[in-house]
Amino acid sequence: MDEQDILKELRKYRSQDLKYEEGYILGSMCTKPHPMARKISEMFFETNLGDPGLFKGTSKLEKEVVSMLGGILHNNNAFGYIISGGTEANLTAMRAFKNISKSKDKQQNIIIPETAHFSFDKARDMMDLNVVRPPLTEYFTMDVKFIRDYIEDSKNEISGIVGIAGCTELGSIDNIYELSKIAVENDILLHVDAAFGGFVIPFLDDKYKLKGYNYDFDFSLNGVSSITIDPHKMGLAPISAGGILFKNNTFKNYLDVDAPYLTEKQQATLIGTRSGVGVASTWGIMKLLGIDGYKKLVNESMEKTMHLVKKAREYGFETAIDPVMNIVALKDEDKHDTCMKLREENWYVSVCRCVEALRIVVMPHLEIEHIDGFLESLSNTKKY
Ligand SMILES: CC1=C(O)/C(=C\N=C/Cc2ccc(O)cc2)C(COP(=O)(O)O)=CN1
Repeated sequence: MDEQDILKELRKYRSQDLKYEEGYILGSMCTKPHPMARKISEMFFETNLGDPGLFKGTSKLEKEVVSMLGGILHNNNAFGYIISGGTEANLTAMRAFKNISKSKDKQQNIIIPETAHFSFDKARDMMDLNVVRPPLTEYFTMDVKFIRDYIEDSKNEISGIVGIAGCTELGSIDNIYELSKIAVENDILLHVDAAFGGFVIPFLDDKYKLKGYNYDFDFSLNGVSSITIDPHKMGLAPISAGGILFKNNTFKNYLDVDAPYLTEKQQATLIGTRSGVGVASTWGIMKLLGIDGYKKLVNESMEKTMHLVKKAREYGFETAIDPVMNIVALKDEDKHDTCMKLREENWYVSVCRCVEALRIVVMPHLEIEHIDGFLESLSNTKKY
């Protein structure tokens, strides 16, 4: 086969993929990347941040992106990496937690909510973490009183807590403000998984914020040690672009391993060879959109979210919780059956694990007509 034949063959495979703009992808936390990313991908496609001494410009971009994200998260001293995704970011945070706990002869006992992404199950397996799961409130957030009492009981030694700022299933936000106070009072590391919420909460208009719900989640809270924030979700960067930020660069000591044959003598990231496309795309898209651009994106998504909820209620459906961000859980006792029926009409929603509900993530690729078409199909699945 020559190149033309190969490209022709590849088009056949690609044609079998769903396209975001068709509006059938309702359960994804990724979306169509900003079009500028094509040109940036072309420019940076051969770069390798695994050997940063060879790609000094791309390596500078990574440091600038970390600083830009640190600015959004109220920390001008932030240290970290733009890596393969939220999974690698969470694994990295848990690796730092394990190494820090060991250096202090502390047990690796860590509080992680039931609502946490399954990347923490991988972390538990890989790093032998002893995980404590607190009860959840009616808002699917961790019971802070339980945590405080548990930690104050001297027979329990907890050295870390994970809080979620925009959980995968429902978008709920743990009470990071209270967790931060507990972390400071007890010298405990607090990792915040804002893989999805990190590019939503900072840009969310007050009018979409629920009364009595605390949206504080970032380094403005003294007890926060690290944050996962993924550009390849609501940041519009192409895959792969996850982010792990630490409070400062002292955490690097707990991640570095000797890398004798590289241009730099140590390497901290889990993945060795890694493209600079995600870094450069994130840098470019953040510069292009700016704070106002992300505010527009998030609040347009929230408008569509409110439309979905209003229209769903007109059809007689109810939400499991009031949307905290652009994620909607529609109560459905037959969620798996409904999901399959919708799949027959090419609608790709997902189901919640922690509640009997369908899960819709209102990403920028969804338009009002897609939402209306989906709800009509959903209503029809309930008619017979
Ligand atoms: C709070 C949190 C998450 O919601 C999350 C992923 N979430 C959703 C990943 C996803 C993306 C597209 C899609 O079609 C389906 C699923 C991860 C892992 O992020 P990842 O490794 O980049 O997938 C961590 N934390």
